[in-house]
Amino acid sequence: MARKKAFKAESKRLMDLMINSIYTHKEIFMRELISNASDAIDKLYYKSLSEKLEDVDRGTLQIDLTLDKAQRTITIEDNGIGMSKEELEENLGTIAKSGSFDFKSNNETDEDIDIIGQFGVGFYSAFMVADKVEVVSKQYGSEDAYHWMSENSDGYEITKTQKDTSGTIITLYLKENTDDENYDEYLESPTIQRLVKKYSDYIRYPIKMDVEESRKKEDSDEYETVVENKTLNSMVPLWKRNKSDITKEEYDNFYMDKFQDYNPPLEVIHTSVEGTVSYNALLFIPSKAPVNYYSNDYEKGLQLYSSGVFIMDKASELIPEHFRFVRGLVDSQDLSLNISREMLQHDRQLRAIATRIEKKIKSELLKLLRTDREKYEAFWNTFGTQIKYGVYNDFGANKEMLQDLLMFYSSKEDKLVTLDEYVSRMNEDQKEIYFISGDSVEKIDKLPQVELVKEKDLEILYLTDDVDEFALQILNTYKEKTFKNISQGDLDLASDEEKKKVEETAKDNEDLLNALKEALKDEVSDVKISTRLVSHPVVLSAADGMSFEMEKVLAQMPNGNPMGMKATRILEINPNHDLFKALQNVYDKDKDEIADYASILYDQALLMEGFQIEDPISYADKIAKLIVKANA
Ligand SMILES: Nc1ncnc2c1ncn2[C@@H]1O[C@H](COP(=O)(O)OP(=O)(O)OP(=O)(O)O)[C@@H](O)[C@H]1O
Repeated sequence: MARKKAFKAESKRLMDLMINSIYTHKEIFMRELISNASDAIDKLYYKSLSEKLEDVDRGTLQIDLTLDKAQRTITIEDNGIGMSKEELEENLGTIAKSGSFDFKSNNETDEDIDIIGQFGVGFYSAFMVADKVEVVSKQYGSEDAYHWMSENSDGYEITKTQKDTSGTIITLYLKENTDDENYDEYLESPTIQRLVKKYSDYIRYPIKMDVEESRKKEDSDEYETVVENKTLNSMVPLWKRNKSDITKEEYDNFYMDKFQDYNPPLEVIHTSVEGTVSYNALLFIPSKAPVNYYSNDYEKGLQLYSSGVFIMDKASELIPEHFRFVRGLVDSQDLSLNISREMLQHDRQLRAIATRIEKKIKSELLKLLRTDREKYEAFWNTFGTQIKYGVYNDFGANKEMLQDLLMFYSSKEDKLVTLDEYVSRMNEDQKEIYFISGDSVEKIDKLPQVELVKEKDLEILYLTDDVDEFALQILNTYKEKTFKNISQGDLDLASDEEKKKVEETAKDNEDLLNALKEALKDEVSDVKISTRLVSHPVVLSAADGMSFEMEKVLAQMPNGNPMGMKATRILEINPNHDLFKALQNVYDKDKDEIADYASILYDQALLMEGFQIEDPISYADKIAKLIVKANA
């Protein structure tokens, strides 16, 4: 007797979720199991072609469904590659081979819908409708067959068994009906026929089932019931069908099934190319980023088919890094069946396809931007960061390809805008594209630097992503306009008259400014009269070169900022603010006091910039001292 084995902890949790699922789309178990069966047949067929196996006949590869009302079972049988004992154990006793299923970080949420949606639970979905599942499998080329069985998620058993041919038979013992759930419906032939049509119509092997039909007897008016072994699916791959005949629901179901996403795709790109290299491609832009998208676990790539024969999953050469979120497949008659992963990189045809696919994705995204702004913004909010990294990476090698896809928040429009929109609105004498960075749009909008530029009716791009400034720096120019950080360097927005006035003020207050400079000599490179401020008393600006935002991003890097690179700090004082007069008074009365004021103002400017202050206690003490003095 086989020893009962426990499921791995995560698998057990998932199984419990499945068994107790209130998930409304329980019927998807059918598409999951059929999809596994089809994958297993794909694997065998591919092996037979690449290894020239004589005993595999394409014509006999199929999936058989059997319904048994008396036993309350559904059986799904395939004559694919089958599983060895180890594979049964590995594949059905464990989930998360990909590592994407991190229960530790997700065990606070008991929203099974999310879990089912996020992880594409495959085989385990059987437990949504069945409380006992049996799998009998024989691996192609092996003499031995094995029986796997699990009841109520209470571990599983594997025993040796007999099976003539290679492949897998999965038997589901349906749960008892409840007040809310009628599991018997899955024993009804019309239900299963409907589910196959709905979810698995494109599967390229026949899905067969005995179907009872009422037929008129020959030479008589009487009817008789006959049983016919019918193929339930049309078997035409979706990507080979005419675009105009395919419904949104068909695309959605296909995507959700094949790419294990609970959400329908945001956009479908279906293209067929004839010429020096011919191919069909069916590409999807997901509406949500997969949970592991920004981790090393996420593998980019498209499925590759050669004349309808599945060759490999996730051929990464077909998709550039900046579009790594795109899922889908490519089917080409110009590719050799024997193409290996190693050869992919060097295959000329494949490279030609990849180049065209990249262009196609870009043009479809631009089209979306033109025709459905809301959808494009949804895309941008999900994958915009990826595009911005794309601009920045490889020293800007792809910046031209990607620059028109970029969006940033606009101070003027209160929404995301493209660089092209910004530039087309610039007035003639505006030479630069203004931007400023910060944690959020709301915070940026309150920054002192923003006020004057807005008052001059100039548009500012608000950058909130770490990568933003780096991307703009690499971009350098857009339509011959350079980018200008409004909290950095000289803004050059003042009139000659204003400039003259500032020069005079600086001259008249030379001693005061020098005293402030002396007090802050270890912190700032300069203290100067500002031309950048309207209603705020002080601001910290950076000299040209590294900005504050870049300094902050560098400091967050895993290896920190070993060179200690910092933006050059300049403290700017608003000459039109009462504070300036107060400083003049303090300086006139008691020159020694100015150092404390300088330090407070510098700390305040740091806080506004989002920096930590070095000695908060001393800062607080100095403020307290001032309050006491003012009220003494
Ligand atoms: N009918 C089958 N024949 C052969 N192997 C199978 C069969 N069903 C499942 N397997 C194996 O078990 C593994 C796990 O299946 P499961 O459906 O849980 O996940 P998956 O198919 O890998 O991922 P997903 O369903 O998320 O695509 C499969 O990868 C496959 O190797």
